[in-house]
Order: sequence, then C-alpha cells, then structure tokens
Amino acid sequence: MTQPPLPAPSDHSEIVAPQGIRLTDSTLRDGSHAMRHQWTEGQVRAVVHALDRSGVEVIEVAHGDGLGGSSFNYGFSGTSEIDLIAAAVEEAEQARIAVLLLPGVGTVEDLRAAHGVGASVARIATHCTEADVSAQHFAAARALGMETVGFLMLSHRASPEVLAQQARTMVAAGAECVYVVDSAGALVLGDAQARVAALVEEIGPQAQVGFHGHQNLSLGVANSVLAQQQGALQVDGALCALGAGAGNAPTEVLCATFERLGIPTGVDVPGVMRAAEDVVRPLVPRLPWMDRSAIVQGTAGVYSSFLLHAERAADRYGVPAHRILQRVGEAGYVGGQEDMIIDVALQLLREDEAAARPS
Ligand SMILES: CC[C@H](O)CC(=O)C(=O)O
Ligand SMILES: [Mn+2]
Repeated sequence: MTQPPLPAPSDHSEIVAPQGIRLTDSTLRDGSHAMRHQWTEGQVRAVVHALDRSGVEVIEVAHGDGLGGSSFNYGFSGTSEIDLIAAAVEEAEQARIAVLLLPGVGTVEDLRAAHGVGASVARIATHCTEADVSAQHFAAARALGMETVGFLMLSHRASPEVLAQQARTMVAAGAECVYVVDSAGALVLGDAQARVAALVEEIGPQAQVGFHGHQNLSLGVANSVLAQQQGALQVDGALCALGAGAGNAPTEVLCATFERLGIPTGVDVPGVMRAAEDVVRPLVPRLPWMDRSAIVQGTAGVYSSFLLHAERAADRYGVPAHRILQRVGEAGYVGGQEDMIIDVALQLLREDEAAARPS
C-alpha cells in the first residue's frame, strides 16, 4: 500500500535538555491496568496537576491498552478516554499530553479524536518485529503535527540487530524517537544496554531512543540508567510504579536517581515524591508488586498486561496464575492474544484432572 508523503520533519529538539533525559509519566496510561481502567476525571486532574507542577514534561493518558482499548477483551473504561485526555490537557500548564495507540486496537480516527482535544504526542506501539504496521499511524500523526514516538514492545523477543532494523522502519515511517519497550520486565541489565546501544547506532543521528522499563525483576530503574548511559534521551516511569504486571519504573525513583547521578530531568524531586505519596497512593486499591506471578512474567518473558487476565482465569478455573503465565511464556503469546490465556488455563485444568485420576 502506498503511504502518503510525510510532512516536513518538525523540530522537537527543544524538549530535551542537552545531556539530560526527558521523562514521560505513564501513571494515567500504563497505570490504568492497576486501576482496572477506572480513572475518573477528578483523579486525572489531580495526577496531572501534581506531575505538571513538578516539571514532568510529558504525561501519557489513555486506556491501559491504548486508544480504543475499552472493550470486552481488554476491560471497559469507567470514563471515556477522550474525556480524560481533554481534562488532562485542560489541567496541564506546561506538560504535553501523550497518547498510546496500538494499530488494530486503536485506529487513526481515535488518534484524530485525541488530537482534537489537545493531545500532542502520539506514541505508536507494535510487537517488536512488526514495526511495518505502524506506517499509516505515524503518517497520520505527522500530518496532524504531533510529536511521534515508536514503541517496540516485548523487546526481549528480538536481538539487538533485529530491533535496530525495526526501529529504522519506524523512523522511515515518521517516528522521531523509538523506544526499547521491556513489556515483560525481562531484560536483564546488559540485555537492555545492548538493545539501546544498537538503536542509538542505527537511528542515532536522525531520531532519539527511549526506554520503557517494567519492574518484574526489579530492574526498571537500573535498566533505565543503563539506557541513558548508552545514549537514550527519553525514559518512561509511573508514580508508585503504577503499571501493568509488577508495574513500571517508578517516576519518583527515576527522578531521584538521575538527580543523584547529575543527569538533568527538569523535574522537582520533592514534587514528584509528593505526587506519588499524597496524590496517587491513596487512590490505588492495589499497588503493583513483584509477587510470584509477576516474577514469572519476567523470567518467562510474558507481556505485563497479561497478569490481571491470568489472575481472572486462575480464579475461574482453579489453576495458579503463575503456572498459567509460565505456559503463556513458553507458548510465546504476544499482546492481542489475551484470549489464549483461557485456553492455557483450561489445558492446565485438564492436565491436573488427568493427573489426579486413579490409573
Ligand atoms: C498496551 C500497550 C502496551 O502495554 C505498552 C506497554 O506499556 C508495554 O508494552 O509495556
Ligand atoms: Mn508498559
């Protein structure tokens, strides 16, 4: 299919302090999983207010599975994401509001609607070997004048070389930054380092590189620091680590750590600590944690947002969630294959019943 020509590249270079790191907070998107997608407009305003006044430059707001995610499969949002995005835009004085879109879950129309209420950063996410499906979404975002960011999910499933080629595909499609996304919290130190280095080498002069860490093996912050040292200019976090699976690298810890390392983030550390402790924590029914299931997600390389689906299947079929997740990892299922979690649970149940039958 022929893609429309890209508009002239926009200059978003002003958004990153030289040698510093730009932080995008995803409490109101990745953190939406831990809230079962029930953020209210008032809560969104409170979180955006606290992040914005602390100097966080980009705040992501959407259903946990991205624009258009509100559905039977992924869980219905309590409040329309467009209303939440509009409230966030209204509340922010300096921060830019970002949205995430997975082609196939959300559409270009969803992106236009988000842009229509003031979202100005489009983050387009694909499985790490399927960057080509993002082309029309990047073209649409650029045509709207949005800043563009590519998200290569489950990055542990591709070698650094393959990932770098996928990043090149996203840049050719119009991405101004491409993220190594550790969706399963499975990258262990050097794994993250090598992937970020490969992307910096491949797309470095033309586009920035980012890193999105999860805490399954408790390495979200360490991996983010290593990413910065390899040349990443953008990292993601979430207040109180709120996010899918064991949660994201905590924004407040990232900011404090980068400050200790002398890397500017432009964020007021006491301000984000207050935002985490006083604003987000009282709102959250269950903080993400590195429990057995979450650790198995890290070791077996399972998409973080499968956790709640596996827990539901565990309740329903009486098979432990960590066993379901282990099998899901062995099968190599990717985002979008949530229904296979039920199949796995039923298969385990059949196996357990067969094992319990007297021979
Ligand atoms: C819904 C997209 C996905 O969860 C993006 C993300 O945060 C990740 O892969 O970690
Ligand atoms: Mn994530």
